[in-house]
Amino acid sequence: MTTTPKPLIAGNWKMNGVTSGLTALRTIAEGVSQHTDTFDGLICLPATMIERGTRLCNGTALLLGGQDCHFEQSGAHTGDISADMLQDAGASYVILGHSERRADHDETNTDVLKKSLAAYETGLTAIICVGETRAEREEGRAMEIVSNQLEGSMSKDANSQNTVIAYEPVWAIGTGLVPSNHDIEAMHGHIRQVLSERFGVEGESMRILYGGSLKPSNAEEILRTKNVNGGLIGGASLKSEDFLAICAAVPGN
Ligand SMILES: O=C(CO)COP(=O)(O)O
Repeated sequence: MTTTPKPLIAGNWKMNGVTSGLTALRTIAEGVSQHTDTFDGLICLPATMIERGTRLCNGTALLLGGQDCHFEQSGAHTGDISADMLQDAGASYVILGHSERRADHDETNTDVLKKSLAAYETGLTAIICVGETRAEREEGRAMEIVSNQLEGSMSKDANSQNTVIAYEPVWAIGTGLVPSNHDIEAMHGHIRQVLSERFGVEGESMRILYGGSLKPSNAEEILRTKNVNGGLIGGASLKSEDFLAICAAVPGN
């Protein structure tokens, strides 16, 4: 029997948070801890902040994650961070294949798949990001692009416990633009179908997050869209009041 997944409200702090971040993190952790029955709360921190974040959030329900990992657990890879290292610092999730990493570091679907295997080996849950560019949407290829990314970035070992999918249209990230509700529903329905065909019952209960200019003013409508099982939030996750307002918009909260 398929169960509707518990929503996940996840923040991606990207390369931010050093100055005022830890105060905001504690406020977020306390806010999230009041609603553990309706959703899971997660903040994916810069790797250097995870250990301090772990100490600061001790005793709260807030989960912490990283934003990338290497596909190997150790070795001669100057400057890289492994899944084992993230877990050692207190992370339980890792974002993989974010469009900024695909663009800035030429990450391919194969790279993302290999990284997901490292995450699974360590016991981290991978948040695998997919999404089309503006040009691809205008050409009518958004679904085809996302299907290819899912096919190439996900290993056969993915299941509803170790993997979350985040649909983040590249043109909606940091721009204030969001797809229409109709388009979000259509894409999430498409992703659900792809996941169900490949992973069966596991694919039916895998969480699919929406990301891209998600904010308090649009959260309620987006979060109650069919097959939207939470959000991946950039800019608005840096401010505790905005992140908690998005959390408050989770259906049933
Ligand atoms: O990239 C994102 C989350 O991973 C979304 O960023 P924004 O919420 O700032 O648009």
